[in-house]
Amino acid sequence: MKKNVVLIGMPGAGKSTIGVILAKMMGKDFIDADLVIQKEEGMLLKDIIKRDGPDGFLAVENRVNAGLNPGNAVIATGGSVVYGEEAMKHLGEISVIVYLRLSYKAVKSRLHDVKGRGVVLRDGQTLHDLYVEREGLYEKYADVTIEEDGLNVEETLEKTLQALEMLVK
Ligand SMILES: Nc1ncnc2c1ncn2[C@@H]1O[C@H](COP(=O)(O)OP(=O)(O)O)[C@@H](O)[C@H]1O
Ligand SMILES: O=C(O)C1=C[C@@H](OP(=O)(O)O)[C@@H](O)[C@H](O)C1
Ligand SMILES: [Mg+2]
Repeated sequence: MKKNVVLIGMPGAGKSTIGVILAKMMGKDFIDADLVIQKEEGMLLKDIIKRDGPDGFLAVENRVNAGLNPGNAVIATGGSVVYGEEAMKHLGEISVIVYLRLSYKAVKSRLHDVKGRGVVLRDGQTLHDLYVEREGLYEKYADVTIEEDGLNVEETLEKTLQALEMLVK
């Protein structure tokens, strides 16, 4: 049985918030892939996006995530990791992938400053366009989907723990 858990989903879905508590509750290490990227590149995500453009950032994110090799961890990815084929293939091999799913309405109400947060949005692309574009990718890679609408952090954690009980060591 696999030991790692990877969280995917839209920005604001709670991958980082849920991930660290989940790791604590499951006795695992916690890795926030965004922080690994920032450390390796020596700058903030939004500055990498400014420097390299959306495609350049996605290439960095793909490379960093494809190189993660924890033994027993919860990994919170960035929302755009699903564009990285090598990263997703690798993460799928070493972990159970959990999609924290929120409706578009809920995502929008959680994200007040999309640009400041460093979300990979192309010129002219709206948050709704992004949601529609990514929905199918999150579904494609998910081993487990957690419907999060209407749940608070504790309820989401409980639901995720239950779903993982039979799937993760
Ligand atoms: N059920 C929930 N699960 C996770 N986060 C929630 C929930 N309800 C509200 N939040 C809030 O949503 C935000 C999620 O942000 P964050 O963890 O940074 O998401 P991500 O890493 O997926 O971009 C936090 O401010 C968190 O307090
Ligand atoms: O969805 C996105 O385009 C992004 C989400 C961010 O992570 P969170 O999903 O943790 O907010 C971060 O990886 C980067 O700024 C791009
Ligand atoms: Mg995060």
